[in-house]
Amino acid sequence: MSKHIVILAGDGIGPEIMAEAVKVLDKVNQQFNLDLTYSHELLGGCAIDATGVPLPDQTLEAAQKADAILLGAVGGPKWDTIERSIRPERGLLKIRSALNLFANLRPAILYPQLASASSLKPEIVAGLDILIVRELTGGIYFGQPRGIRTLESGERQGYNTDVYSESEIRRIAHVAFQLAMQRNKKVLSVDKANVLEVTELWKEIATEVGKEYPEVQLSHMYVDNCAMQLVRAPKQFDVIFTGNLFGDILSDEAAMLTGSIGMLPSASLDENKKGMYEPCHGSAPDIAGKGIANPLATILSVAMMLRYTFNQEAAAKAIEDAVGKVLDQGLRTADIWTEGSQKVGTSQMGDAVVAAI
Ligand SMILES: NC(=O)c1ccc[n+]([C@@H]2O[C@H](COP(=O)([O-])OP(=O)(O)OC[C@H]3O[C@@H](n4cnc5c(N)ncnc54)[C@H](O)[C@@H]3O)[C@@H](O)[C@H]2O)c1
Ligand SMILES: CC(C)[C@H](C(=O)O)[C@@H](O)C(=O)O
Ligand SMILES: [Mg+2]
Repeated sequence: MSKHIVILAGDGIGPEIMAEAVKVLDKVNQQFNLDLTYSHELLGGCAIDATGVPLPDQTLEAAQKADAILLGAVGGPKWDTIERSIRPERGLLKIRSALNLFANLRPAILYPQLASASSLKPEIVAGLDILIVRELTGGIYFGQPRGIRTLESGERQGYNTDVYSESEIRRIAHVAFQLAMQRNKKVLSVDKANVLEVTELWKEIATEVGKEYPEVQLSHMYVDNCAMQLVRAPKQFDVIFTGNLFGDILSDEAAMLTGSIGMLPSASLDENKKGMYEPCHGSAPDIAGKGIANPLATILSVAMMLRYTFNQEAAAKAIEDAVGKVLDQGLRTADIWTEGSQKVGTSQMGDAVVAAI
């Protein structure tokens, strides 16, 4: 039976990188007889321009019916000053929440060919393979109350609420431990339990759930130390398990270890492994329209989709191997370019991956 993917190209470089991901999807669909169908819908700034809201009902309904969703990126300066509740980013948060995509997997893997593109010394990052498991539908991103209010003094005050219930922590903790069981059996739970009660509870539940996985070595670290350790000795980590805000920040930091944020894919999964797949980066307004964005994070997100939602390991692996091959050929977009390699644009990179599958 055919499976359906809803494609949300989004804004900025979104349509450019998505065009390459779709080329790759077309190729594996044919080569591995996957019987995948796809349709395009609007999310983010492009949806605001067309309908007035960042997540139109039509998009949400299509996403709810789909087997998986592939997203480019949303947002940009054009929509940064409109009413907050209808900004592009709110559309993204709303679709994550509406589809219950609480488990965000962000693997930071250094392709050996890119060791010299990392901002760290090659010996610090060579062989790096860590997985950030970020809670995606709770925490300070969604806590109420939130807003900007005017105090009696006339001064304005911004406020947000960081909140996690035990059940929210527990279900994402199980995801982290289960994934660790398939990897090097180490989980690092990241908190700020020395200051924030919400993360004190996080640590407590992580410890409790950890007892159900005696083979997994659990350790804890404060987020400030973790940020520092990530650039000092990142290979000490296997699975990094953390909340929504810390996970957002640490995953961008981890991205740079792999050479560029243009290399980092992600999966956002619900309880049944239905998922939305997207690069970790944003719409990169500074390079949009120039044909120079790196499409590999989106292409690697397609591989994650085939692995996690469609159980098509061979097709997923074929894409990842093809990315390795184009890097072996010395092809580099500007963000990962180093002396001696061949600089290519977005579509040349996509074509090369397709040819290598
Ligand atoms: N998931 C998403 O849709 C998502 C994620 C992050 C940011 N955003 C939005 O994107 C907009 C820009 O945010 P930002 O500038 O903070 O982050 P960004 O990730 O868009 O860009 C940060 C830097 O990385 C570079 N970069 C990002 N992706 C790249 C790629 N594929 N190839 C080469 N270089 C790349 C950009 O050129 C820029 O210099 C904002 O509106 C933000 O809200 C969206
Ligand atoms: C655009 C924004 C809402 C989003 C987030 O903070 O989750 C982005 O930074 C990401 O990492 O996917
Ligand atoms: Mg982010």
